[in-house]
Amino acid sequence: MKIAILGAGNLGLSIAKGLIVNNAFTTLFLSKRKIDDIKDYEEYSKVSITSDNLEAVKNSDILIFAVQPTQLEGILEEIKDVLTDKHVLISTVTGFKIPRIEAIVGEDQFIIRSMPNTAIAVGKSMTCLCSNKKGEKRIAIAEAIFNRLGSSIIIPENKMQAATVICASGVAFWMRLIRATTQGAVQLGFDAKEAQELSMQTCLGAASLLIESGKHPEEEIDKVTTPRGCTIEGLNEMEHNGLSSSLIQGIQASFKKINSISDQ
Ligand SMILES: NC(=O)C1=CN([C@@H]2O[C@H](COP(=O)(O)OP(=O)(O)OC[C@H]3O[C@@H](n4cnc5c(N)ncnc54)[C@H](O)[C@@H]3O)[C@@H](O)[C@H]2O)C=CC1
Ligand SMILES: O=C(O)[C@@H]1CCC=N1
Repeated sequence: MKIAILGAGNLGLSIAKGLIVNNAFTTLFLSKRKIDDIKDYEEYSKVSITSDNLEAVKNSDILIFAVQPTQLEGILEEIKDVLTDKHVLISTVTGFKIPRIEAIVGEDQFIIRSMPNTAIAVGKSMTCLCSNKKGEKRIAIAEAIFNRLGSSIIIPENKMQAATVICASGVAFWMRLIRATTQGAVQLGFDAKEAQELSMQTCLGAASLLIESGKHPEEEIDKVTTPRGCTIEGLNEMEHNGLSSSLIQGIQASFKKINSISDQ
């Protein structure tokens, strides 16, 4: 696959890393206005860096847009005249809906919206996908790309904002939980490095138990909570202090914010 990432910032470079590590492309163009800080990527075979979006588009089939919402319109205007029927457009841009993309490049393009997260850099992104009518014929290509770099599901476009909160912002939410449990472990006597290792691996183990068994979290909690034991003591104290409630309220606040700043 000949892939271009237009907007090699935080997410664009995370996608690039995932593609490079998984050897999941034929050629890869990375575009950015100032390319000095991505010069290192030229060391990888078949990776080109450029500040010329048109060069990236003309030499690629799959175009992944990873610019800020305010920058997408300009970039689509810039490249629309060189689009051909070989191109599949994949936007990762938050809140920029498909009809708005179609209004610029035309309905007759394969248009896909994706919501990956930065764990794509290590092949573990949960990515949500949707497409325009024409893009339905190419969504399998997007699934193939994102499934090599984690997992993907197809959702209706009206759930993309919610997907952004849970999957994209979700990485930050989980990081904070890992940081908090690390701080707790330091207080119990582990040094900082050990504490983080214990916290990260326990988090990974808990998620893996659910992924591999398909069980509900409470079923696994029942296996850990000895009657009158320390687990239920800790869990109940956390809940008295609003653990679940605070997470749900945070998700609601994030969703409210995304709806206030995007066009759907
Ligand atoms: N950072 C994240 O975890 C996630 C971000 N997103 C979405 O992905 C998009 C990118 O987010 P970030 O990577 O965090 O932003 P960022 O600001 O780190 O990256 C955007 C990049 O686009 C480049 N750029 C700006 N104008 C350009 C142009 N005309 N041509 C080529 N490159 C240009 C900038 O130099 C910058 O490197 C946003 O729309 C965001 O909402 C979606 C999911 C997760
Ligand atoms: O925080 C944000 O608004 C963007 C969207 C998802 C991740 N970063």
